[in-house]
Amino acid sequence: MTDATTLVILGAGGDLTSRLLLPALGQLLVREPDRAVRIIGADREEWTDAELATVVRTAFASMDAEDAAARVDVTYVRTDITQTDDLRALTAGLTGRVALYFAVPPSVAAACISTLTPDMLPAGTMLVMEKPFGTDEASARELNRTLTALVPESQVFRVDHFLGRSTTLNLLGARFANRILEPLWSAESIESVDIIYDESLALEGRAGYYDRAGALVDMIQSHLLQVLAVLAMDEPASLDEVDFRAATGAVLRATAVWGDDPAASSRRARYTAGEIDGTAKPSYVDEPGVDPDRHTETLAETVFEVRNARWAGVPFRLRSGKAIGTPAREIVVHFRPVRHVPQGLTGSFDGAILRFSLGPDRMALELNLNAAEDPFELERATLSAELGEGALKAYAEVLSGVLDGDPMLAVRGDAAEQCWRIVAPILEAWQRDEVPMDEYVAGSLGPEGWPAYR
Ligand SMILES: O=P(O)(O)OC[C@H]1O[C@@H](O)[C@H](O)[C@@H](O)[C@@H]1O
Repeated sequence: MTDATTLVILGAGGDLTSRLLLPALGQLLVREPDRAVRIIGADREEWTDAELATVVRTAFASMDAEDAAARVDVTYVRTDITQTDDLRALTAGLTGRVALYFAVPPSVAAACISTLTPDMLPAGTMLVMEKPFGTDEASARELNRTLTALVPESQVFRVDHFLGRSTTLNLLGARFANRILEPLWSAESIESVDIIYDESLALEGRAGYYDRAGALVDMIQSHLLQVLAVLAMDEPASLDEVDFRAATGAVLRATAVWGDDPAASSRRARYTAGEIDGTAKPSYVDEPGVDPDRHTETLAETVFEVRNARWAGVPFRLRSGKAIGTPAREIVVHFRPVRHVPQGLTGSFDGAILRFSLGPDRMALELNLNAAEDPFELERATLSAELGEGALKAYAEVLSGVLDGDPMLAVRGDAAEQCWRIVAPILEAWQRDEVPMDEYVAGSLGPEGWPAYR
């Protein structure tokens, strides 16, 4: 057994804890039988240790991890995490490796961190923050200031589970361990890149959060920009937190809206009533809890440029939408066509396309190859590999870093600020109504007239 990490879950009674955090922990403990974890749950309910233990067991069972639940010591402490005395009582006596996981809404997390003082936190305590991290660049900076007044940056974990996705991590090996890819990985050979994460899921009862966020902030500002950073980064000297995060951070610093023209480089749309997988969906504006005056988009598309010598001139299209039928979830790298083809060859000369499916992992390379019939006639052929699901789900991968005290897969403070800086011109243009709010039928591929991706 390794030394136990104490995971203090602030918001232990909440949805995030039972739906994401505990199942991820269960999966991790099954994969790593030697890992030792102690849970201290904190929330406002009057629960007993046994009641929290039941929540843990149920969540673990959803990952076939019932046996692992027996290895976890569970304690519950009734706590108002915005009150100094309660926080003192909760943190008194904590020793060893401690992670404080904020599984609470951002406003409660902010109230808690401004109530905490360094003397309440044992040396080495990690603070684990969920998205959304702030609401704009200035608020993210302020949050960073408060957090790093409590612990050093290397102990702050800003969770973005897309960094733990096996597809994102597979980009590293694919790029840096294959001489046929990395030397071509620049504007010299690559024409454009699409990072698409459409979902058939609609609102799923999350209006309280989603109606204020929208697709741009919910997915592009956070997850898809992180994927872009991994795809576009220079080779880091190592995959430790310093080198890896310096490399991804440098990409984000160089990223801006294409042509500095947010109105021309973004689209937004909202779904109307339709049907997904045989189930009727109401219009977004008729979903319970939605404020129709908010103009929240459920599909966003943006084009960015990474302004450095490697990438200048290559459009990176990022798109994410809800209630999309047969949704695409992939990274698509479009290579340039060759400059010249010898006379005598006919058929397809389009540039190669490399696709990374975002779970289950699959890589596919479309090339121009000889047609079986005629050796001088080229047609498209696809070489593909199924890469499976990855050993750990994305959340479990990220959590494993937290429990090890390794922030490599956590978003660094300045990167979180950059992500807000990058999308700000688009949010402002949308606020000024410079971009129309298009509509698409729930269950369709998106608004008519938008480019097709498949
Ligand atoms: O498909 P995954 O891994 O659940 O990630 C997508 C989800 O990521 C979350 O962060 C978003 O808030 C959700 O709206 C989205 O559905």
